[in-house]
Amino acid sequence: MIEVENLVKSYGGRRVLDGLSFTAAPGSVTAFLGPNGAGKSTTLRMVLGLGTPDAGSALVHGVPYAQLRDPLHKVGALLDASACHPARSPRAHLAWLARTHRIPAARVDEVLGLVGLASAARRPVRGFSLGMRQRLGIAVALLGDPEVLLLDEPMNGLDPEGIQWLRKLLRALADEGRTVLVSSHLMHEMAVTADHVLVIGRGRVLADGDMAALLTAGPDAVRLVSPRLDALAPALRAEGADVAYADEPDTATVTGLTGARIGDVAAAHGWSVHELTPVRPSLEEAYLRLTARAAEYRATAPATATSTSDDSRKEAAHA
Ligand SMILES: Nc1ncnc2c1ncn2[C@@H]1O[C@H](COP(=O)(O)OP(=O)(O)OP(=O)(O)O)[C@@H](O)[C@H]1O
Repeated sequence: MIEVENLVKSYGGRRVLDGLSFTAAPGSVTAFLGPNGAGKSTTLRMVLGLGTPDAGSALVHGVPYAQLRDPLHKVGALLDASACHPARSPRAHLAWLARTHRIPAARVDEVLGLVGLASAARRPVRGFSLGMRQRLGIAVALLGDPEVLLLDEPMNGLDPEGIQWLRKLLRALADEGRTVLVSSHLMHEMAVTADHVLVIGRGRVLADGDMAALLTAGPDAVRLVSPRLDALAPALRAEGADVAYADEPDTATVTGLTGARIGDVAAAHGWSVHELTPVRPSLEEAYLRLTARAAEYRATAPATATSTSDDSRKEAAHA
């Protein structure tokens, strides 16, 4: 269990954490999401006692990290995948950690196998790819068989097989009753891996709850494909629907009316409909909605991208 209560932290007079409170519970994978600079890594560092909050508390198993006995057995963390001396091999690095934390040597080979690094166990880390470094970082986190795992962007650099492996591992760890808190920018991955979601922006909680509930909280939308879309769109709007043209021809996303009602309106005019599909809101859409005003760093859209994403221009072109 991780309990963060009213955490406040400023750097150089700038408030990075602004009264952050949340709980990450055992048996769950909690996705920790937020724009660049939102304060995710800072929060994880505070939980791990790697910084002192200006106010508030961050507890693991009910106590601050510094007060944990045998911390490596209680909390496993991946903060920085390059935190290993480049001349060391994964085996040497893990063996040194094991020796200094009274962990049996056999566990080293066990975790090397678990993260898929057995064949590279004796090679110096300096020649490792980012994905291999991530795997080593995950091995370090798992070494003490901890009940709580904090992983900062663990999917970075992993190949598709590695991402799939990690997804299964995180689920299995949570299913064993462990607390798993994972920061990531990979929305699709988090949507299929996590059962709890915590979104922060500018050091404050924007959303904290069940993943499935967040995904069904958005407006019900229907994907509509019709060769008579230009006639159908105003008819649907007259019924109170919102019709947004998509990039594909004859295609729009309709909110505010059920698929059945859209079909009835089209049928009443004798207009054919080629597709009517309910659209499940994606985590990415929910996330972008939540963080629309909280993103600190956002690129300006290039002129061409702006013109293709402008619905009104598209509609004018269709008219
Ligand atoms: N030691 C520090 N000194 C000064 N500023 C810091 C320090 N650590 C973090 N910050 C600032 O705090 C803010 C939050 O950073 P943090 O790394 O926690 O964000 P994040 O949500 O993890 O972002 P990202 O998704 O980009 O990794 C940033 O503006 C960062 O520059």
